[in-house]
Amino acid sequence: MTIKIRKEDALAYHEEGQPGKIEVVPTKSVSSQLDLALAYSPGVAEPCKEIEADEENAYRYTAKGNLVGVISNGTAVLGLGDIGAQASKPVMEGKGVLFKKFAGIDVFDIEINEKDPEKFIEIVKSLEPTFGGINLEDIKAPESFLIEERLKSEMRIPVMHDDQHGTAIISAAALLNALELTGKKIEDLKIVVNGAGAAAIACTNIYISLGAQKKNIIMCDSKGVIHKNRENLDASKAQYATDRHDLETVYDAIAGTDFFLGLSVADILSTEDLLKMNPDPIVFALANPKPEIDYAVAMESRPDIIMATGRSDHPNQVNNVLGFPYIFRGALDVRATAINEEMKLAAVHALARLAKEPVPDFVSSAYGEDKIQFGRDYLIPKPLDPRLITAISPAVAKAAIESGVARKEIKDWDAYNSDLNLRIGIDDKMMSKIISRAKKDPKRIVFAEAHDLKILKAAQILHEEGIAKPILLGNRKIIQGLIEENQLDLDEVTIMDCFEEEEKTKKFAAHFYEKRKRKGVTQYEAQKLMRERNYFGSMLVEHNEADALISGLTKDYPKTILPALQVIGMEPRVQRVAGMYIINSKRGTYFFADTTVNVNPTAEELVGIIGLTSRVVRLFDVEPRVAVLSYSNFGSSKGEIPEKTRKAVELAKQKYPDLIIDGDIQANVALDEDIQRKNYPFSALADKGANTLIFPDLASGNIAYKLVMEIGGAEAIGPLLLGMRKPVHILQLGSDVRDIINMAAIAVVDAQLYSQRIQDDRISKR
Ligand SMILES: NC(=O)C1=CN([C@@H]2O[C@H](COP(=O)(O)OP(=O)(O)OC[C@H]3O[C@@H](n4cnc5c(N)ncnc54)[C@H](OP(=O)(O)O)[C@@H]3O)[C@@H](O)[C@H]2O)C=CC1
Ligand SMILES: CC(=O)C(=O)O
Ligand SMILES: [Mg+2]
Repeated sequence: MTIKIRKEDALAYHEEGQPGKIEVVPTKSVSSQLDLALAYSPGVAEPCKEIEADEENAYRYTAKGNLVGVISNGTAVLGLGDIGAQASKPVMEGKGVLFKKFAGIDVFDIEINEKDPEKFIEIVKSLEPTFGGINLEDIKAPESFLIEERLKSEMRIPVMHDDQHGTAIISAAALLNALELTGKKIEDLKIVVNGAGAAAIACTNIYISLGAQKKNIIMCDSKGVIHKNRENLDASKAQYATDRHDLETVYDAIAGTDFFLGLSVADILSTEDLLKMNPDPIVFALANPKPEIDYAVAMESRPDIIMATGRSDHPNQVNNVLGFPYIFRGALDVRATAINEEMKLAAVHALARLAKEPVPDFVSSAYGEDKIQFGRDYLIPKPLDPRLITAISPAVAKAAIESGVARKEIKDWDAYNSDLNLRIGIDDKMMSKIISRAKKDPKRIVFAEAHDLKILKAAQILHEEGIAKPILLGNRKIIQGLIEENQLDLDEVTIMDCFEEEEKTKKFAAHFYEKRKRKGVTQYEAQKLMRERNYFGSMLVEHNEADALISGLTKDYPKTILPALQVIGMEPRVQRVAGMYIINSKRGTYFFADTTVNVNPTAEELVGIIGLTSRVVRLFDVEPRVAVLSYSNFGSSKGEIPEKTRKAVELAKQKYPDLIIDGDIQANVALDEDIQRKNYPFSALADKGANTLIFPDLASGNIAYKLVMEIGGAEAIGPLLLGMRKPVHILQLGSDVRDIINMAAIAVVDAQLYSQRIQDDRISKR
């Protein structure tokens, strides 16, 4: 699926909130006088002395072992060229984000105002005490070769110039798989390389080590084909210079070749050039951000082409993001002194192998595809594939051990694999899974507050990414004004204005009057209410003209929920609706309920909340372990809340005999199985602490989730409204665009499940 990236969105992404993309977060508590004395003077002197006695102790007492320096002088930033160290910072911060997100590695990005290679080498060398590894980035050739070689030989931590070797590894994996698909042999491959810089030379070197023949390679730079007799040829280019004087430019050289590798600049080739290539041509146009030939143009040029670019918005993204996080992860974990050829080739083969394994559904749908499988459009794994870390890092770590550059052994590889999975966190995966599930069958979501810019921005993303089919309800003029003013692309999204929908409002008013005429509603009032967006939106869902309603961004909760309750109502046999938050914290994922609706539920009502909540938790493929919270543990105090929660647990155990549930219990005890094993070994949660927390009343639930967000830094997704007859979800006042997208994805999944339930009911009634 192609995603359009607008300049203003890219700038806003970087500017909003705290500018930039990264921050430093302490890993130890610094809250008390004692903490301060340990973290800083005088306590900090102790690890200093240990490290002075043995430098290896730096790995024990500091962040060094998990810290990589992403270092650039800004001389070859993407394909933008020499834009300077300062301007390169967004790219380097971006690399930092990817290191962290994909491999749990921390990064300091360092942009150095120094073009002189010798001085640059001295500066980087002097940083050795800080880092466990150095990722050189966007430094132009030929200086980058000298810089990398010298730093590799003069530093004792792994150094890798990512534009060289990251790119070489990924493109080699893609090439091996493209050869397998076309039946071509690397030894016979006629190759033209456009670009003779850091990336191009390193890629060509690795192809040679995989069997490609120098005699079959023509390399071009900005001056055209590199000939042997060219003056002032540096060594890196000289090794690939040719004496084919009949070829002047890349346009001559491309004729009769099997493989074009572009690591140069945008828009070099045209259809005509591709038509000159041999059957089943392999074209890797890898210049960023724009490739040497536009993807669509290349694909249209001939049906037998295998095409890759460096971009994430086309199939076959050959980009070093598939490599550097995992290569450094493997190298750091065995404390490797280098990233050597063996480790690089291990990464190539691990990547190539992974592409041939079945792709999990949630990876396919993350890219808006039904099914992704090995083939011309899927040569290498996708960057969002969470299996990359366990495929590449152990392969790299093993190669480091076998080739003798590791200073630390890994003995239990299964445990290592589990650690790697933990590093990338299950939390984001939960939301990715929901989004993937939504994309499989996007539903119509009516937004009752489309006059709000945040809703429009979210709707654009939901539509573009195929997560939902938004219906924007509101004043058409205002909505269109906002769309124009903010240059949003919502041409294909339905806008609906209740004031223009005479027939619908009549129909809905009649329906509403019938429903509530004995509850004091007159025909006139019904007609008037249907001009209100929350009523009209609820009616769209009730009449199957939309699959779910989202509202609440601009009105408080009770005002938003009332129309939905009056129009749609609750599920049969449900006495009370309830609100649940999914809490993503550093410790893991938790479910909190009721956080939004029931002020002081009775024990019986708590049982209802427990039933609704545990059903939804299971929908997220999580087995609920329910704690009914109190300020007491198993009868340790008397009082309304301990007694109510205890009774609720008793009743819930009878009603749901298979449910893992206990209480009354305090929050910290519920979450800590060790405390329970020691003090309350009979607890149903003593084996594994709770993941689903049921609060005794609205005040405690609401206060708790706000505190974990504000103080604990957790992310709260929700509130999911539980127990409605049809999908309705109420946003928190002032939610941001990401919250709205998450909520819409949940609403889509909810709507999918609703239609499944309806189908099942129909079948069982037949
Ligand atoms: N997809 C990916 O993962 C990656 C992509 N890249 C992309 O590769 C490109 C090069 O990066 P990098 O090697 O680091 O940069 P370098 O500055 O080291 O090299 C750039 C090379 O491109 C050549 N070049 C410039 N203009 C032309 C032209 N019109 N025709 C042929 N060659 C030309 C230069 O020629 P000369 O030597 O004559 O100056 C030089 O050899 C960038 O677009 C970058 O974004 C880089 C790394 C990873
Ligand atoms: C991807 C990358 O590192 C580059 O284009 O420079
Ligand atoms: Mg780069």
